Amino acid sequence: MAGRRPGVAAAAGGGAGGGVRVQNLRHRYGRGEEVLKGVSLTLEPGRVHGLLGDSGCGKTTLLRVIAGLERPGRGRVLVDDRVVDDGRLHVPPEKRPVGIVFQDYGLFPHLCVRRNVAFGMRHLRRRDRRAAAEALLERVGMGGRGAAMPHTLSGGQQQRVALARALARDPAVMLLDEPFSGLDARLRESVRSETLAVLRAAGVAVLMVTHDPMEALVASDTVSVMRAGKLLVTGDPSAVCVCGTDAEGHRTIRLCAEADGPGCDHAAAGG
Ligand SMILES: Nc1ncnc2c1ncn2[C@@H]1O[C@H](COP(=O)(O)OP(=O)(O)OP(=O)(O)O)[C@@H](O)[C@H]1O
Repeated sequence: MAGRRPGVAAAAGGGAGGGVRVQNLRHRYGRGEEVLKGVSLTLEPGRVHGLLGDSGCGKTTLLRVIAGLERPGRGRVLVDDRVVDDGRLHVPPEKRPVGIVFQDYGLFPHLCVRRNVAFGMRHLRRRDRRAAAEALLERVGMGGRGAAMPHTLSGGQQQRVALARALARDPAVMLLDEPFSGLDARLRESVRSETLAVLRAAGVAVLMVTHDPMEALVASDTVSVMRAGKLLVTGDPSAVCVCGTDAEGHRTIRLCAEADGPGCDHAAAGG
């Protein structure tokens, strides 16, 4: 199914996707320090790429650049096989097939669930939006809840509506910035696996930021670790182990070959 987005296309009228290629990306805010220092990354359709890293290392900035919310100083970004940034060209966010879901979901509090989802459907005729929104809500397990107001929903339900709204634009790419961190542990696992199943089945390329190494390792097809604006390692989760704690007590992860040695407990996600 990778490379195609049949479910989303059926619901919202779109086509096939080619993932993301980020090449030697550099970015700074104003005259500040460089935040991205030559990041290169590939996101494949239908696959989940987990992104780990300390607070402030540049994860959200990378997502914002891919979404078009920041214009990079240098480097190239291709989305769905099309150049969207190359130093001169900058395609604005609303013209990129990119969905983004943040930790706080960002639903419009004054609009019902259906209208929240239909908001991104300007490419459809007005009379078709209601049915398309209902179809997407069905897809994320929120069928029949279109009339509900956001404040009457649980965190997990709001997360699903936020996902449906991001899918309404028929994205080739979905950027998830810690979208599950507001949920309690039990709900978090089920909502995460349902969400990623929907995205994988639809052939969407996913970049998922998380602070939780085990979440990244268990839920991702590929994992990258970022530090101070650079990607340290990128690899298959089965080749990555959780092998200790840093000075602040956070679990640390590395590629297994590098960590092999005394003190490494090889708590690899793949077994
Ligand atoms: N709009 C902005 N203007 C100036 N500096 C910014 C802006 N946004 C982020 N920064 C700085 O850029 C650096 C990277 O921030 P970013 O939000 O990308 O990190 P992060 O890895 O997502 O952090 P966290 O895990 O805490 O969310 C930080 O030093 C931050 O202070």
